[in-house]
Amino acid sequence: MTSATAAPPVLRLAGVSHTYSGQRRRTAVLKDIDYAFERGTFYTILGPSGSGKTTLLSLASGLDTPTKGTITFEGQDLTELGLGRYRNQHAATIFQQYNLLTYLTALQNVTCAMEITGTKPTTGSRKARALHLLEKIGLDKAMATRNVLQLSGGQQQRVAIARALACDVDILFADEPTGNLDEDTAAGIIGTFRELAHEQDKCVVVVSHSQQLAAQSDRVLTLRKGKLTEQVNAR
Ligand SMILES: Nc1ncnc2c1ncn2[C@@H]1O[C@H](COP(=O)(O)OP(=O)(O)OP(=O)(O)O)[C@@H](O)[C@H]1O
Repeated sequence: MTSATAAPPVLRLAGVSHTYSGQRRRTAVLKDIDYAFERGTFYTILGPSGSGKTTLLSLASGLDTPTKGTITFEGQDLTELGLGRYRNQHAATIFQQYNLLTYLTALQNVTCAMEITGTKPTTGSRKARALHLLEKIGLDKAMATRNVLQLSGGQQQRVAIARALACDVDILFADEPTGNLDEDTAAGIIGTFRELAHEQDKCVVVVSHSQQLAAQSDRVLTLRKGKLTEQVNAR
């Protein structure tokens, strides 16, 4: 009988602590966090304002490095893999402030991200794929070809979501992705996250205050006093 070796988790945080150093004081935000994120799973991270959710997301998405501990992607330390390479090839992030390129249209924001990350759709052009994704989340062609500054906050948020979805990555991070959206649009986005996890075997990690979002996810984590704890989602 052969014994199969289990694949490492897609993302693992081991002994991760993070402290911000100001001129007068140091703020210890995360304290010795151990957690393994798996593919095919949709996670929500809840926690009071200021508990460190965005900090955790910025470390896990390779935007910053922890002051202590290690973060690995499929068993490889992010600093060895290269943070830029990790962000380009394996992880996409939907930021709270959208971070769109304000001199471009919605469509160009999406196609530009595909070009930068070298994402080629399996069928059709990048433009066709981008238009399809924008339409899927409720932005028609007229809106897609408008400069993003001529879109509302909620519409800009949807462009940021389409941009992240367009890049075929292993892990999708999102910081309050439904904060500016009406209930129906938010439900559609949550459905897309579930589909990504369950049908495309991606790992989806969302930071939110929304109980609606948490109720739809597979695992709910809570960040409090620097510690991350998990509850199994009872549905
Ligand atoms: N660059 C920084 N320098 C110093 N302190 C920071 C920095 N960024 C965040 N903090 C502090 O770290 C703590 C955690 O902030 P963080 O933004 O991660 O919390 P959060 O849980 O995402 O909050 P919210 O739910 O309000 O968005 C806060 O006390 C914040 O003031």
